Amino acid sequence: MQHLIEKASTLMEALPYIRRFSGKTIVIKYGGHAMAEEKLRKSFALDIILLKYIGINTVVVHGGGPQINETLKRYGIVSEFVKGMRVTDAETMGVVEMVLTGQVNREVVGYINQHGGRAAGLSGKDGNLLLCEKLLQEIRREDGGVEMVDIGFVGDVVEVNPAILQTLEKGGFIPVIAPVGVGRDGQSYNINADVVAGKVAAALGAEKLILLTDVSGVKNKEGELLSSIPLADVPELIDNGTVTGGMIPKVTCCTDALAAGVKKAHIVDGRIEHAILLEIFTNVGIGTEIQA
Ligand SMILES: Nc1ncnc2c1ncn2[C@@H]1O[C@H](COP(=O)(O)OP(=O)(O)O)[C@@H](O)[C@H]1O
Ligand SMILES: CC(=O)N[C@@H](CCC(=O)OP(=O)(O)O)C(=O)O
Repeated sequence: MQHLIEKASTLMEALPYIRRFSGKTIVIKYGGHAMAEEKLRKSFALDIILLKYIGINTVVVHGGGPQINETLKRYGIVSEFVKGMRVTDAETMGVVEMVLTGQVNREVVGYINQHGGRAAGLSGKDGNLLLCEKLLQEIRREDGGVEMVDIGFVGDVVEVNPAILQTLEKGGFIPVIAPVGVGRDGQSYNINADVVAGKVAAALGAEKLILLTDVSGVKNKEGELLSSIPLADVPELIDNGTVTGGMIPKVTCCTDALAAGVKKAHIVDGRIEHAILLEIFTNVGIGTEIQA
């Protein structure tokens, strides 16, 4: 009996959040590391299905960095990263597109549908969802100057055409987006999945952007979790080396999304089962919120 009462009170706690988010859009980025274990894949799929079921327009963007690394290694291709972005030559681009659209996207759609959802996979090429130009990465030199570095076929998203997402939503489908974009000349571009999630959230006027990753959130230099970071503090955290590597595109895409009108942006530990439900429907704050 006590058990049932506890369950009922948990449901009651969720009610105001269900009311608040029903009919609204939530964009969730599912990082390549958060797909590592079967129990996490299952809890992710069930959370996404529940959100859709209660009327939240749920959009998934997936990563796949570790999966790309594994395949590049098999081909004997070495890749490096500049400020969290993979340097992508033509050969690497071929592998990136194959792994993201041909493997990881199919797997994520598979997990959701296998557990009873209706997911439909696409990439930024479908319906020209993510139109790109080549990204030039800004690097600060030791003398304090700034240099723009060409890192290959990495896309700077210049236009988002969300019509295809709206069509899928009308049909009751959950869109699952692979982070590959297209240039006006048809060239494929590799885009960091966090960046895609931020751009899509902004284009859809999302209520929330959630980035699931493999750490508890953004940490300070002492390794302590920062539960909230004011938007204005983000550049300093990058400049002073507190936030490095793959965390840079995460915090910057959150700030860009908030500046573009997304209401809330969170970086959350994808290694916790049902991290999405805990973040959306409970008073327990998990991870880091970047605050507008
Ligand atoms: N200040 C920081 N706080 C937490 N993690 C950080 C920080 N700076 C860099 N990182 C690194 O960023 C990583 C997350 O980025 P990434 O590996 O690209 O994740 P994902 O595959 O989920 O996109 C963490 O595992 C951690 O090594
Ligand atoms: C330009 C760039 O870096 N693209 C990423 C795309 C995949 C990704 O972002 O995957 P995670 O979210 O799992 O890290 C890459 O090539 O790894």
